[in-house]
Amino acid sequence: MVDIRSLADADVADWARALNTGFLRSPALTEEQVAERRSSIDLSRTLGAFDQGRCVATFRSFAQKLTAVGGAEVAADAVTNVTVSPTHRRRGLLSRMMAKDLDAAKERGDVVATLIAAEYPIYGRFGFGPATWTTQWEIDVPRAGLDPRWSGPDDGGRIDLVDGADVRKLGPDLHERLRVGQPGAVDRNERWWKQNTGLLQDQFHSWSEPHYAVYRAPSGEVEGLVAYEPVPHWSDNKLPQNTAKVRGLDAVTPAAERALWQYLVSIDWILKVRTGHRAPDSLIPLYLPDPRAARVVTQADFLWVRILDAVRALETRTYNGAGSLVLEIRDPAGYTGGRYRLDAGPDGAACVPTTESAELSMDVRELATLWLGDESAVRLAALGTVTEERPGAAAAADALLRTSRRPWCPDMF
Ligand SMILES: CC(=O)SCCNC(=O)CCNC(=O)[C@H](O)C(C)(C)COP(=O)(O)OP(=O)(O)OC[C@H]1O[C@@H](n2cnc3c(N)ncnc32)[C@H](O)[C@@H]1OP(=O)(O)O
Repeated sequence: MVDIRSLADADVADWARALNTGFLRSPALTEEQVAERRSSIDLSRTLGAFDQGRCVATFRSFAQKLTAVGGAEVAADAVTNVTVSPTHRRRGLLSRMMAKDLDAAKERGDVVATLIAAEYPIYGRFGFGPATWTTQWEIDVPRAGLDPRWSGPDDGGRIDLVDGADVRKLGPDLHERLRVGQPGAVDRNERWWKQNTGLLQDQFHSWSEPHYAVYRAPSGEVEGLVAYEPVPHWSDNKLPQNTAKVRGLDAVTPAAERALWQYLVSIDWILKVRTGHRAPDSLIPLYLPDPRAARVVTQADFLWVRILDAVRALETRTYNGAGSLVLEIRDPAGYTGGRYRLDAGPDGAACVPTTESAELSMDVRELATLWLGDESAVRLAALGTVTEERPGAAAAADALLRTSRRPWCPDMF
């Protein structure tokens, strides 16, 4: 029997080797790399599967804050580093590790679990549903039609270049402002800022210092930050054909967002801008006089959510107007199934178990997909994954749950 347990210090090297094996990276690790890994994980929330003393599967979770619709946050169990060695696949190891971790999360009182799925088909069976999507565009700069004489924002604000040390000072406060206003966003810790400014490097990602620029509002306050990497290329006849790859752009006002994208498509020698993963309803194409110059190159599910406590999840978010809904939630794993009456109004929402007839019934997966406001119950009813027990209930659910802007998670984890 393969033993699944949390790690002791002495297991970390073996666990890290198994993690690399599962992610098809070199299994060789130096002592420094193992020590670095040790410093970044909570052993009590790091699981390994051991067969004859050798680690053959990995799983880790950590505490995360996830922004719900309306700006309140819920406690999330963030799942990452999931691998099963190719010698041990499809024997139920992931299922066992997931059950152990979700049991502990439920016990702790976490409202949801979250993850970024490597492949779409893996996590639905564990009650996770895709809750945010992501889009990447490639902008053909010469076709965009922007005035080539542009030289900075015309709203009294300015763009300034800054360095990594400035980013570590300015970035965390800016990101906190972004996070509380962006349903689907998650918190970043100090380690995130060190890793994303080159102060902490690992063996897998080669680091080169990007260019950083900030947008300052007319008041002088920093309202946006972009990190971008120019990829050099010149044609045979000496025409510049460089690409700017955006590593991240955090903006807390529409003015900052517009000014930073305009800046990126105005840099001399840059013919293409790769936007990185943005909200699927980003205004990027519409900033351009010719929106067709922005071509979608990636469109995919991003943050997956597993609701562990339907009552707290539904009471934490806000709703459009007032209304009520009786939901039947199926949860074969037993964490949060049941029938609930949701009463939502301008002063908050109450969600209580009920014996009234259900109006809409669904698996807990679909609840996750609807909860952050991105998906439509009418669409899921047409798909057959949500059942209308009362005609019109799906449209009523949409009127309450959907949001005018789509949720978005800017970060991989
Ligand atoms: C949050 C993250 O870390 S995402 C990274 C996930 N890791 C990877 O993709 C690395 C490469 N893949 C792997 O390591 C493994 O294949 C894993 C972790 C995805 C799956 O581990 P396993 O131990 O094989 O899964 P397990 O045996 O518990 O499978 C449970 C069920 O899911 C199915 N399943 C598992 N993986 C997949 C997959 N990639 N695609 C489709 N179905 C899958 C199994 O067939 C099984 O179905 P069944 O219950 O109908 O029999």
